[in-house]
Amino acid sequence: MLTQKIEDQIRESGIIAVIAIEDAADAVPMAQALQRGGITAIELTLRTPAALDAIRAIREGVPDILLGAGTILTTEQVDAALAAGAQFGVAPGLNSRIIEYADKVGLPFAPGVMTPSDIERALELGCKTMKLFPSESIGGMKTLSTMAAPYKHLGIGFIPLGGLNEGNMASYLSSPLVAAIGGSWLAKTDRISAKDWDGIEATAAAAVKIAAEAKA
Ligand SMILES: O=C[C@H](O)COP(=O)(O)O
Ligand SMILES: CC(=O)C(=O)O
Repeated sequence: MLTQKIEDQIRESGIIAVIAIEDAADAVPMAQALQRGGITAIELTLRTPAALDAIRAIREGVPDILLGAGTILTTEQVDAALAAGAQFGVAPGLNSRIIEYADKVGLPFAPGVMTPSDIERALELGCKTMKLFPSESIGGMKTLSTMAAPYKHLGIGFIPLGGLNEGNMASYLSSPLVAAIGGSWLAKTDRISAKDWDGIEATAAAAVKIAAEAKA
């Protein structure tokens, strides 16, 4: 489960940039570009061999950005993410072994859900903040509103991810059910590899502007 502090920081950020990175040397300039654009939270996915080194580099070089590890699929990855300095962890799905292990070793963690049964399992395991994945494919905010209605009184929050972009993010952020949204469009892997820092900064700034308007 997430700690209250991390949950608050995620809510405050509103947007989590989801990153898959090929070269750890690009991690700090990428995080700085996002930060210049106003992004305050990153999820670095453990999908590439460079991911753990990238987490270490960002924690050292850009310590004031909230940094999570994504695509945590094994308990070994929980340990590795924590050792690299990740402040929280997430996954596309719900694995009770990983939730319990993350709690045991002290990694604030949010599992992924996409059905009412998943939500109930997450609640049973103490997780009130959950990823919603793959959000747009399952009907986006319309599906989330209907699906979350029976659990709203329990104070749950979602981080929708999967298919989000500048065009649909406002529909999510105007809902109190949504703690923050996540997306890879903010810093695509090929743009990072091309070192398009100005482009990443501009995309981040555009998203931050939309988020501010949606929450106003
Ligand atoms: O697998 C999930 C992606 O990393 C995040 O979704 P997205 O690429 O649609 O933003
Ligand atoms: C999709 C997602 O939430 C993850 O890879 O962690």
